Amino acid sequence: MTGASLVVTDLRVEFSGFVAVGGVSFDAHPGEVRFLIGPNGAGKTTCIDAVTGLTKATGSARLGQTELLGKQVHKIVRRGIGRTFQTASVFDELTVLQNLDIAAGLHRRSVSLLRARRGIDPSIERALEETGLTGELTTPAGILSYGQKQWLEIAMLLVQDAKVLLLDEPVAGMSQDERTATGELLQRIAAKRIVLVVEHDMDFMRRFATRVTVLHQGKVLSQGTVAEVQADPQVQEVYLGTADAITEA
Ligand SMILES: Nc1ncnc2c1ncn2[C@@H]1O[C@H](COP(=O)(O)OP(=O)(O)OP(=O)(O)O)[C@@H](O)[C@H]1O
Repeated sequence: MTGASLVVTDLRVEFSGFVAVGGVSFDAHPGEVRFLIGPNGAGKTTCIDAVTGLTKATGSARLGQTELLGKQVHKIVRRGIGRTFQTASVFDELTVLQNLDIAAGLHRRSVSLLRARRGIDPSIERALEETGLTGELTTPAGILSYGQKQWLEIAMLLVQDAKVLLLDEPVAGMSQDERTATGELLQRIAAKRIVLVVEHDMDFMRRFATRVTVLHQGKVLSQGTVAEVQADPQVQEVYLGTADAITEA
């Protein structure tokens, strides 16, 4: 395992006196597919919003030696922290390649962007291969399948050389095959990067998580391997009676 880890310590977020995240700590290392799960309103997205600078927070979120809290959103992006949202945010009317070119442009000057347009940038080629989108280069993003749109978003983060990928419900709305392909993609990506997945889909979590943090009402309820959190009576209690019961086969 190489590279810096993401270490979140005592993270707190309040909205007009309402404590959405009340002292959450967890870490994520390159080489693992880390999951953040919990019932609706548990504070999962707010944690990601805080780490990416979209929401004010106290505590600490460090990537290696660098404190992220308090930095502006674009500076956090430049540090290599990338995220996706619950709804894919690609340019529907542009092709897959055009979307990736725009993503790559974030880190390049206009001259090198012009040069890159004469051929496909190697970073884009690698991202296309990694996400299985090589055959869709000229396809308008708007007509991609739901799964392919999510993969395009991930490819855009890879092109930007994100070292940390924070993915908010990446498999919501996907077919079973797309879920499996996405899980395998995340495992490949995680070999060299930090991948943190916020997810409701328990089956997906069980298949692909290396470690899990369970949030409930803004606090950490349980942390550990899939087997450890599944065996935790507190976790079972929170999920008991829901369609997503954590111990379901
Ligand atoms: N901007 C905001 N202003 C006020 N309250 C907010 C805001 N954003 C989130 N909240 C509240 O904070 C709590 C945590 O929300 P959050 O979206 O982080 O939960 P979540 O675990 O991601 O839930 P879900 O799985 O439903 O997306 C919820 O009670 C939510 O209503």
